Amino acid sequence: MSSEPLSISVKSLGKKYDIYAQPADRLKQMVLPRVGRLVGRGRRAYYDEFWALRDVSFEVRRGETVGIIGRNGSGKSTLLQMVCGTLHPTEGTVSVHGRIAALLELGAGFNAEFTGKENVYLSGLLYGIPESELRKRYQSIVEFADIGEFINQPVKTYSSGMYVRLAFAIAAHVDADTLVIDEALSVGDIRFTQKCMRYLREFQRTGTLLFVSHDTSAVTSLCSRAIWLDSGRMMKDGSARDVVEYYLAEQHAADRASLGQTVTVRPLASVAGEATKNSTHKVDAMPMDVVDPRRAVLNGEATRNLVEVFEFDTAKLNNEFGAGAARIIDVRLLNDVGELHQLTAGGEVAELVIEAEVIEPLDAPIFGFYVKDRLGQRLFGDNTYVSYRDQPVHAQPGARLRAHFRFRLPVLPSGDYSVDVALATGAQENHTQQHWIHDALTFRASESTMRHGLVGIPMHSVEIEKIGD
Ligand SMILES: Nc1ncnc2c1ncn2[C@@H]1O[C@H](COP(=O)(O)OP(=O)(O)OP(=O)(O)O)[C@@H](O)[C@H]1O
Repeated sequence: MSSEPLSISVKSLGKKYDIYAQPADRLKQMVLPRVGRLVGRGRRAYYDEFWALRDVSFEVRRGETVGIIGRNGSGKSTLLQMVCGTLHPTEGTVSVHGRIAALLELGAGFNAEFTGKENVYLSGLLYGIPESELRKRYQSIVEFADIGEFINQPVKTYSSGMYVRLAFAIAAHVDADTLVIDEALSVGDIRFTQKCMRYLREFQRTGTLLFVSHDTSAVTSLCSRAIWLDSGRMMKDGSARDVVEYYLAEQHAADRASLGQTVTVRPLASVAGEATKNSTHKVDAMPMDVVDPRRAVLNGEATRNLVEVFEFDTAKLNNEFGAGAARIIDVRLLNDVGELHQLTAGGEVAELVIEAEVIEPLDAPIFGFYVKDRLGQRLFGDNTYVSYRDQPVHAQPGARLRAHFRFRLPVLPSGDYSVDVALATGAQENHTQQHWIHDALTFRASESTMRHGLVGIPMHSVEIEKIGD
């Protein structure tokens, strides 16, 4: 058990709703029992009781990130609302230590008639930040939200994306001890989501995070612990990986059961463990360049993966840093004949080109990149260090340097991706970043045949061997 102080304590929490079959029953319920009491008759209820959440207890310690998972209607939002104090429990207690900031469903928290600016001040004051302090932070909030002139428009004119931008920007500036986030990250575009993920990963070092998502990979990537709710009950509380695996195994079994098939629920981890134990298969050394023999089929009309590549655009860059001895001025993804990749299927050869201009004399530059998923999880990346360690490049101001990385693209599951690029100097273990650009390029993969895992790798061969019969 962690020795950190408690952030959230939930004890035997429950929320009951009275469900009326028709509006008239609500009126009857209000009036008739009183009449009944007056004439000395027993009570009759005109509603059904429905427990959206019942008997839920857990504790969260400072610095923990806890994911809440469960299918639609399982009680996740009800739980979060009670933790945030916007919904009153029917039974049980919630205690929260320190300041809590929440990004719950769209529309909550803002006054629709007020401008973005007015809402910044209103929300800030509600969070207990003095007006003088809000004035100091206002510019930084506006820069984080990055919604341009809309900051001076009433929020009722906002798109859902703008709404989340402003709500997140405020939550990130109120010195919260605990942040509660309900699916908000699914709304923004990739660059904004990446900005939020960078903020959240930093926040996690000291703050407590409660995070609701249907995206189980987001939960395993971000959370150390998860709680699974089903029909308002707590099914499991444990390590995020274990809980997500049980949840997915159960969902899979439920889906199969609805098709009339019986399945034993077993988390994937135990199955994978057994497979490794029993495996005696020897993998031969692979040739360097693997072309998936199924490529023609995978790239056929109906099954083709579509990956749209968005161009490097300096106007869209939202986060860069570095000592400044060189500046990255262009980033391109080319296909195997050197043309700009606008649409890829994955599995083909690509070339990432990073071009920089030298501003001060440069010794031993190292170019590098990372490809990240929507959650900022690094899928793969590389740099030029090892190739140039023994023959470092030197360049004078005014020169241009261009790095080329040729590789076979993996097949990407549907979703948004981005590429960080960087130019550093020094050695791998001790270097200075001269220019780092977050999300220099973005991709969108759609209609992917890849359903599981972070990336699909081109298969050298795929076979079923039949032994005896
Ligand atoms: N005001 C209400 N009156 C009656 N029932 C309600 C009310 N609010 C929520 N419920 C019910 O409570 C249950 C839990 O709802 P909740 O919104 O907490 O689920 P959820 O897990 O957040 O779902 P989702 O993933 O779809 O957002 C649902 O069956 C919902 O219909």
